[in-house]
Amino acid sequence: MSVELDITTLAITLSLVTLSMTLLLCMAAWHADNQQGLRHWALGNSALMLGLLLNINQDYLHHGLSVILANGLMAGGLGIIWLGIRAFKGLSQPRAVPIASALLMMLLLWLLRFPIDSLVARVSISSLGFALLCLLCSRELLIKVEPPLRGAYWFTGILTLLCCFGLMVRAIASLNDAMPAQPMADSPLQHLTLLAVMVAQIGIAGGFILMSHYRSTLNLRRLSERDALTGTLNRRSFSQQAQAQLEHASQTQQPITLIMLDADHFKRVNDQFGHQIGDAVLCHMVARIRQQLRSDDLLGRFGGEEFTLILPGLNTHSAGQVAERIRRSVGLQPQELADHEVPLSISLGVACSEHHGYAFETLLAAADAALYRAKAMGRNRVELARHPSTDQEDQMALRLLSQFRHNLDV
Ligand SMILES: Nc1nc2c(ncn2[C@@H]2O[C@H](COP(=O)(O)OP(=O)(O)OP(=O)(O)O)[C@@H](O)[C@H]2O)c(=O)[nH]1
Repeated sequence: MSVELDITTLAITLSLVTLSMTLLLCMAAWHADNQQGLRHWALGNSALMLGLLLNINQDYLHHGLSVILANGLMAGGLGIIWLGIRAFKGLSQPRAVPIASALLMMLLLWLLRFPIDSLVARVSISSLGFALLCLLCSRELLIKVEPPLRGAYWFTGILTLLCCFGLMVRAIASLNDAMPAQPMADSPLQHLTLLAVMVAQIGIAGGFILMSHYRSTLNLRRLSERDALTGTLNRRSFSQQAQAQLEHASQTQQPITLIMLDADHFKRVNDQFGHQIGDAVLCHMVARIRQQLRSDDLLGRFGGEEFTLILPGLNTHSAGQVAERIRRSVGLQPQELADHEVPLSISLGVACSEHHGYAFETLLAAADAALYRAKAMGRNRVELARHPSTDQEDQMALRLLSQFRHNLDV
């Protein structure tokens, strides 16, 4: 079976494909309020589409001017797409790049249209310029990308590289006279180039939407897992992740420690400095705690000014030392916030799997009891959870002592 391809039909199909991809990107950008990149891609694609349309209908303007403007628009469009990728990655966006690409392309094509007038040079130079811009985009998409989005980046990057390759072939072929002498004339290579660009065009637009979809999903997951104020895990995801860590530690018979900590007299901070400063104090406190943690430790907000930690691999002795370091780092010097010096101390209860096993609820109860003891014994201290039998005996006396101290504080 032989397939007859006609260059004009292919070029019109390519413009229609670009138009639908542009609409798709515009609609996606419309809904992505603060999604960096999508708007650039929609804008870049629009410029590409206009450029293509102008290139097909070269007789609408004075012939030479249409070609110059069409290629300028396409170069600028690719530059804007490159900016979008950088915006999506949170990198700086030098706006001079799309402007310079468009101007340089127009200047070169003007030189090759009027003073020199060489179609071969025009096709080669424009193809080479577009190929370089595609290479810039694929470089940005393929290197230094965040692991959860890597698949979507690479998918888009490889298609962009394909586009770059197609354009390079076009540039070389036109130099070797493999391309027809007329811009819109039929040749197998013209057909192949246009088909490849069309397929890549659909894939690249899909890839951008995929990247933005991955990013939104990731943001949503992060929002559902994190406490909005401090950025620590919220209670539900802390419990889930802690239980997974405990299960793993139990299987490998490694020690693991749970710490509960609570800011001392935090009500006074709020009363004296206001709720906003209170919020800032909590964030500073979390930052200081984080400085003492390793990458696989978990930190969660259990509620109010109470936080929980999971320290895998630490026995009671080492966890006690870490807890002491955390206590000292938080209380070391008053936090300076909005011209206020806010003194803060914390109390910590430490429970290790050595004495309390690997069940989350049991460890939590043991750490909570130890924290309770730290509060009752004057606050700003670390208490290790006692062996379950001893602990129960102490509870009643501590409750009385704590109530007595609380009455004195009030
Ligand atoms: N600013 C601010 N305050 C909070 C937040 N969550 C809880 N609090 C406050 O934390 C205070 C906790 O008070 P209490 O439970 O009496 O404890 P405390 O004053 O720290 O006393 P001890 O824990 O016994 O040392 C309350 O005043 C809460 O309003 C928060 O997100 N931001």
